[in-house]
Amino acid sequence: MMTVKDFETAARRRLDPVHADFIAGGAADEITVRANEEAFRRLRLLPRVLRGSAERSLDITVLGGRARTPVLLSPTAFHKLCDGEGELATARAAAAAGAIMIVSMASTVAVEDIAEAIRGSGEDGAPAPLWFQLYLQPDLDFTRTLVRRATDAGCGALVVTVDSPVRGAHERDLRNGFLDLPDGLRCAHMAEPGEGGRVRQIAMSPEISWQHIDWLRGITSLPILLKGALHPEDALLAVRHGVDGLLLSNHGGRQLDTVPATIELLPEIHAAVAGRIPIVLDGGVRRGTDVVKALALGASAVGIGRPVMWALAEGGEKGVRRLLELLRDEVDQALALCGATGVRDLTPDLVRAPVWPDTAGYAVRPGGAVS
Ligand SMILES: Cc1cc2nc3c(=O)[nH]c(=O)nc-3n(C[C@H](O)[C@H](O)[C@H](O)COP(=O)(O)O)c2cc1C
Ligand SMILES: CCCCC(=O)C(=O)O
Repeated sequence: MMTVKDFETAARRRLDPVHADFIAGGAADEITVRANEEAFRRLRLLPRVLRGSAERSLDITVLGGRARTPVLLSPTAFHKLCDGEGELATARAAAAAGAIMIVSMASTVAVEDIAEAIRGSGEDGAPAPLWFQLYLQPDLDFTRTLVRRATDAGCGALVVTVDSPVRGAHERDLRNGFLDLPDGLRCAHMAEPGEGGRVRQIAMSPEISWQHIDWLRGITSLPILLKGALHPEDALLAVRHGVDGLLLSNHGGRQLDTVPATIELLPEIHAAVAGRIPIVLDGGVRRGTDVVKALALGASAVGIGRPVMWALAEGGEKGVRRLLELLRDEVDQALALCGATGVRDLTPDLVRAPVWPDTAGYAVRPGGAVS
């Protein structure tokens, strides 16, 4: 396994085709799924020379959480579709790499068990933080219980997904009849206590509003990241509502189809928040050069979604370890070739964007933001 692409190919061979489609698929025509990757490919890096160093630091600190890599694991549902150990395997691999893992609310292992699996496993005894992803439920008492569970398990931040007032049109799943988890698997956080207890459905609730963010702000002192706000006005509202960070994400193209690639939105969102809160970006990150482009354009870290599922399907914990290692190596090499001593040296002038609509030519101007 030399590249993320290798994992994608291997996973497709190993997985039930219905599950492979669930992972790879997106909403409707999957225009945004493709746009995420294509937008990275269109950007060009313009390196500096004669100013590098023998050792490069990939360490980051974001929202008080320290990590040994700027690549974090975005929340993805149902890891047991890919590996018998599910999220336990993923978490061990993330901890070994010093990578932040965001546990999905739709995880097939409970956050308490995930936290337990990595306790004391980091190099310095403290693994990189776990964060917890939340779909705010109209049942606020239930939501409060989940927040308490994540907090008690030691999660370092809450990631609130706000791009899902309803579910995206996953047409592959509809055609395949993939509407439920296979027998024996369940969303661990949605099960009532006790054997054979009722398992709630995760509600996608169009009535969720900024008031709910205020409510959440009032019941927790954990940092809150908003995941899925794309409009610069919403980024500003997030700051005003006391949100601590943004996860700039279009859900990997799984919610509203035809929204822009996240990397294309980053300069605008970065300008809107003006350094007041950190921005993590996900969507289409497949290469170390993608990571470097996002960091140069203002992201504090980047998330990967599908690649983790593919690596888990290919080789369980070992697969995810290998995935994180190869991305780390690619980032490190790209840093060296850009003349950077660490992620802090990455600045917007290292990125060149095509001049739209003339995609044949590339503008040579500083800080070539995507226009
Ligand atoms: C199979 C799958 C399941 C996902 N589950 C969740 C989820 O439970 N919660 C959430 O906020 N986002 C979820 N996402 C979106 C990811 O967090 C992330 O935004 C996206 O996968 C990033 O794009 P990438 O797959 O191109 O890296 C899921 C994505 C995939 C592919
Ligand atoms: C209720 C599960 C949501 C999973 C998800 O967010 C996705 O498949 O994109």
